[in-house]
Amino acid sequence: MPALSSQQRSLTRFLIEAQREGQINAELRLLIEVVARACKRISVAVGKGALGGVLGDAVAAGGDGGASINVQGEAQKKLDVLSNDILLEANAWGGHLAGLASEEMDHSQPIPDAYPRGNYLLLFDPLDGSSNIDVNVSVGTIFSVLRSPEGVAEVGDEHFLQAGREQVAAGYCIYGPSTMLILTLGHGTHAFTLDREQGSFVLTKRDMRIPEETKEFAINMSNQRHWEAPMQAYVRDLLAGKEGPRGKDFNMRWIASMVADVHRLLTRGGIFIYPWDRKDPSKAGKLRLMYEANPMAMLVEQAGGAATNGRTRILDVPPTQLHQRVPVFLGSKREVEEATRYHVDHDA
Ligand SMILES: O=P(O)(O)OC[C@H]1O[C@](O)(COP(=O)(O)O)[C@@H](O)[C@@H]1O
Ligand SMILES: [Mg+2]
Ligand SMILES: [Mg+2]
Repeated sequence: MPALSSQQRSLTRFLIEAQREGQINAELRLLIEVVARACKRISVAVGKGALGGVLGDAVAAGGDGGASINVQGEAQKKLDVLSNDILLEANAWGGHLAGLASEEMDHSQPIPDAYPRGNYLLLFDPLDGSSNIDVNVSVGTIFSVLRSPEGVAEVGDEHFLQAGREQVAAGYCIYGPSTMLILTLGHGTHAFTLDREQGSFVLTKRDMRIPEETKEFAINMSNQRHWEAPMQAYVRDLLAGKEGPRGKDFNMRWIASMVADVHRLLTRGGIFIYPWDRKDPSKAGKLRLMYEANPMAMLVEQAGGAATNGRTRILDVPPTQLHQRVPVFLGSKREVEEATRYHVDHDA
């Protein structure tokens, strides 16, 4: 197998150069390396599919054989649990974290006393799009990195409740036909592809740019009857096409894995929407602010796109709970502004 050519830049080299340029310190570099290594392990598990015995629902521990339910009230897949364990184990002992929080855990976890503690907090959705696992459609891991507040002996949930604009890094790994890591350190959004033979992520696109305009939208249309008025009006005008007020035909794509839908719009533009709906009015949306919306919003903004909750910038939404939900509108800048305008005008 040919070795990595000098033209190619591994993730390791990219991070060392980012450190030399003062974008990150050694601790943050280690953190990203560790997360990337954990994602490689998850990629192997996902890739084995039925041969690895990893498909299907996780069974509740010590129960009657029923499905294991997470804090979101959703049945956990075996791969949700396995991916969570891989990320926890990989990040426990490196000395780069003060604590971790995950979609699959009720509360955050401080790094145990037995290990050195670092200055960062890591939040993750260990496996996004898990309803797609059993049908062999792309899934992914989403992560967000925050600074741990100074002078805190042991971090708790409250220390994670920082607005998205405070993130120092964010990314996702998509397990598709190829495995890719999409990363921002606050200086652009960059894509790395896993070279499976070499076992290393290779930089394949520096500075991804989302086209400002689009003709493609992604939304779960089956919820239409539950949407609020401005959302109904916005999609009605998209569907009206050339003859409608927007004056152009739109195409629709919906994979139902946020990582895959966002990866498409980072690659060729588009708008991804998961709005608030009346199905369960107690929930502010389906997607979670801290480990889904915030990291995706940072990646999208760093690629020249925009991200709002229909009214305000996602990265400015004040968090009040670890598993807080939020409506999500993100992607091509002009289109997100247009969708947001429908809501703001309606409120006015
Ligand atoms: O099929 P639905 O209910 O519209 O939900 C799809 C959305 O739910 C999610 O699967 C939620 O993420 P998890 O799989 O991590 O819970 C998103 O990836 C996706 O956009
Ligand atoms: Mg998810
Ligand atoms: Mg998940």
